[in-house]
Amino acid sequence: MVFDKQKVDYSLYLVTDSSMLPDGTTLYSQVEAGLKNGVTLVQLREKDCETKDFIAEALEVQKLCKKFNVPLIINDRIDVALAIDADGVHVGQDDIPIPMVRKLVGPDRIVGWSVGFREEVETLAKWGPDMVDYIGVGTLFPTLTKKNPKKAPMGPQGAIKVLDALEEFGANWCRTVGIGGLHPVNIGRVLFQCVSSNGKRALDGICVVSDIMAAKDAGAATKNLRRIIDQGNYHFVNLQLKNSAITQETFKSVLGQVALTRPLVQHVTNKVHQNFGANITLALGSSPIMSEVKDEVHELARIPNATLLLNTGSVAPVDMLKEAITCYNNEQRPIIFDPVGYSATETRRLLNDTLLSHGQFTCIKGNTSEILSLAKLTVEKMKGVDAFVGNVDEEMLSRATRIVAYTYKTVAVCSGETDFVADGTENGHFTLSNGPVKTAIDLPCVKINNGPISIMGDITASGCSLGSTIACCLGGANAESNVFDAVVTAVILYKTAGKLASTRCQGSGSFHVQLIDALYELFHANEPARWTASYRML
Ligand SMILES: Cc1nc(C(=O)O)sc1CCOP(=O)(O)O
Ligand SMILES: C=C1C=NC(C(F)(F)F)=NC1=N
Ligand SMILES: [Mg+2]
Repeated sequence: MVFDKQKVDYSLYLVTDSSMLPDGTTLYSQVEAGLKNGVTLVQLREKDCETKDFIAEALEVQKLCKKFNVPLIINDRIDVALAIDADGVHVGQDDIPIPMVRKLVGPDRIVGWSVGFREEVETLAKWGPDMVDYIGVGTLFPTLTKKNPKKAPMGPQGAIKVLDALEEFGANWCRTVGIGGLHPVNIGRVLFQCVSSNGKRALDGICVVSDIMAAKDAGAATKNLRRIIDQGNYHFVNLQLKNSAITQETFKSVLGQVALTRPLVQHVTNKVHQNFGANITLALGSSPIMSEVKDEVHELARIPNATLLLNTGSVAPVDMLKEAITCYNNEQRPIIFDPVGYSATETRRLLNDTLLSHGQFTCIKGNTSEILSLAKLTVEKMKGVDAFVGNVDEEMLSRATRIVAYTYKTVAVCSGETDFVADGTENGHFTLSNGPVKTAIDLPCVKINNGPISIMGDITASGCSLGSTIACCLGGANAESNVFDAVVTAVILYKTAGKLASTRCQGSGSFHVQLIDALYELFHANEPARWTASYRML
């Protein structure tokens, strides 16, 4: 009797590997430890093993699985699967074609397929619901376990593309597990970020090999993975993620916190912004450090109230940028990402996409063209969808800001004459399978305006320095105030200061100085009742 495939729990899927067993453990001891601590599906995967031995192993593993009522899947070897009456098989793109697999194993057995690309999803959707039951979506992150890797690591954004393809081609029956380099350090972010654009589908589970098979204590490793999956919350900052009503009290407390904590704001930024950003940070009662030294970033991230501003106009090497993201994520300290010129050149797009896949950002701030390209919205595409309904610009920009916030589960800021701030953090909440029903358009979004400040466009680093202002406000925030409030406060403060400075300056040179003075004055006065920028929840 084969396991009822409608009842399979894909949440924690163990794929075996006998080539990485620590001393004192066996394939069976690792599998049993996994089964005892929350593994819900097992795949026996032996790349080079005599068939006779494979059968013997499979029968042993099958006994263990039956004890825990967990289905057993055999990788690649259909003959072995049939010989022992396994619950299913898993094949890769270069293995026996799926229609033949289905013909051999019959309608009731579970059939899994390795998938990494939209075209492969299109194929399985065409075959219909009687063919592929689930797909392994990968390779998510670099891994040494798969010997001849054919696919470059796709990151969470690659997995989202596959989830979107399942929705696009209507393969609603098909379940999904993420695979490739998955460990406690990244499965929270994977489950948090990997949701289809329409909000209808998340991953159904996480698949691991080495995290359990190479663990000295496979039981503890499994328990840890189980705990992260079951808690359904990914906290990438030690601040509150759920937003409250935004009032002047909010602004007062955010600035009060900055004054109290004098946050360290590490700038990794472009040369033009360095000096100005440091002065903006000092004007806002915070402590700037302009360091691009890879070896010290782990120490800086540990300093209380440390916050990272990553502005990819910088020339810091990509491994330093990645290290900075990793360190601040590990310390659960905020990172503000300013993808300067996002996709203006192929080089920039590649760098920015690499960083966006590498870690979790608290805030992504860009100008209108950066946000539109991050949201993959072009005016043509928008015209088709929303042409001439209301103010195309506002509609387009608020939608783009919400899409970026949703895609990267971050607070997104689109800065221009009117600023938009959208909260995609979903309180850090994720669920398997059905995913959060919210889609981008449902996200909270604030519109901020203070009339035209044309001179803002005539100075360098005006956008970059909004990044510094956001970093200061996030740096001071604590578990009472929250991420969205702190970012909105920063944007309103900055727009107010910009307006004030524009009325006092004689030209772009004095505007720079007046902007620093205005921020200094507004910060130390901390009287939001006198701020001139208007804001409203859309
Ligand atoms: C078996 C396998 N398939 C992959 C794919 O991308 O299809 S990656 C992989 C190995 C995953 O091992 P680990 O959890 O140790 O990184
Ligand atoms: C290559 C593979 C890719 N994915 C999966 C699974 F996660 F199980 F779907 N198993 C494999 N053996
Ligand atoms: Mg910019």
